[in-house]
Amino acid sequence: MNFYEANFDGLVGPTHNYAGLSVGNVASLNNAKSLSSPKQAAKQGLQKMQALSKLGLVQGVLAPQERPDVYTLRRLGFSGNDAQVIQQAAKQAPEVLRAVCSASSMWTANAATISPSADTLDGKVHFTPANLTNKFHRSLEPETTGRILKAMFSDERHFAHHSHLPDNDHFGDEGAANHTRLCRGYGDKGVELFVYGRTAFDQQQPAPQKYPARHTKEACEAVARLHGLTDETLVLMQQNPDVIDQGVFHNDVIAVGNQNVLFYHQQAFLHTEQKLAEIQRKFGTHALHFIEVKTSEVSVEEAVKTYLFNTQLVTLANGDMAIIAPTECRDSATVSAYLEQLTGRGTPVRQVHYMDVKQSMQNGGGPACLRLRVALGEQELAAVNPAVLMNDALFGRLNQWVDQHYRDQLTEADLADPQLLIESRQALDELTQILKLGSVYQFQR
Ligand SMILES: NCCC[C@H](NC(=O)CCC(=O)O)C(=O)O
Repeated sequence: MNFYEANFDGLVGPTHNYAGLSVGNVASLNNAKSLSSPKQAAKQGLQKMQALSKLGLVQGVLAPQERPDVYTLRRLGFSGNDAQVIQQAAKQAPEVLRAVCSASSMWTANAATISPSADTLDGKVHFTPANLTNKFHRSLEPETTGRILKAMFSDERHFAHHSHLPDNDHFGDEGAANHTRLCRGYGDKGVELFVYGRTAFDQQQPAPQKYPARHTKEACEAVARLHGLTDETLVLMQQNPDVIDQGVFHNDVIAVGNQNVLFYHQQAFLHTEQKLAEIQRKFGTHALHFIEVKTSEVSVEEAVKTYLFNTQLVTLANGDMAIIAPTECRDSATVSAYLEQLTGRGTPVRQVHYMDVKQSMQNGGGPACLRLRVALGEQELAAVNPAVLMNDALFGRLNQWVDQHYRDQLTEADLADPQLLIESRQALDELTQILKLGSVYQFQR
């Protein structure tokens, strides 16, 4: 049987904007209130999906969410019809309106944690949407995420869906941005690395001082339990709190893994040596490549600026691995030189492809943030809703859909325009037909 690792990228929603919502995420704060282009953002994302599909990879699309989230505004006491709710919020609580307008569901690495069937006790692919409790604007995502995932992976013979963890900082869960799977072939039992920023029930454990640790050890343990992972398929690691304080708000800003390669910065983890030994032991005797980037080669600051580690590490049909990097890496002399020499070092990493995802990068989301990985066997892939899988026809159709519905530019003032909600709902209603998702949005129910 053939096995694949499919990437499901978040389609950028019509309200993509820069609101400076993510304390601890340097790019989000630096670009707060800049002019955004939802149309360009969505098209950059589609280009990346198409490019990966052309490289021979299985590529899917994850639909965006309904924004502004007027249901949350109503829960917060704004009333009247939708237009009145939005206008009251714009006047009385502009910061709340900005948060409920965020198109942050585009970063689907944070949508959920997935364990492939080779790793789980019941032999099903397990999905747990991330609760994203640490950021208000992101905590609005998990319910709809769960509905969309169920509409894409509906076959209960293959797919098991869990509710997101309790909505509290003790179980703060950021999904696959803090989860990496190492394996031989995608269909072999793997080792799943869960990376956390702090231990919620033990304040004595190390934790960052300046910026929040969004993800807790307790959340990692809960997801591993839900997915039926045994101790032999699981490694829990703590992110180095010092790098969180330098803007590494998710582990995928400082490390990325694929099959038998773990590519990470020297300062990424706590107790690195001991943890790498545990990974090797659980991985078995098969060759495992730990590619460590030293601080002297690339500083943490440069890694955060260029997103060297927020790259996708993918396996091509001939077995070579390619790094899918943002153009910011090419524009840095240090990082591009590093990547150039890396491909000639005799590791499985042999190619680098640069992609322009600047609209997303300016909010702190690189190529890896934009995708959710799901390793699937042939039969499981055949059970995925085929309408969400990328091909030339879908690429053309979605570009046309973006052209028809998206604005070229969006400013903070535009978020108060009730017409934006009407436009977004029209766009999403049509999208659910294109992607054959059924009624996943609240306005359709
Ligand atoms: N994995 C990348 C996630 C980036 C995301 N940025 C944001 O939500 C910024 C939104 C804004 O500031 O408008 C975050 O920090 O969770």
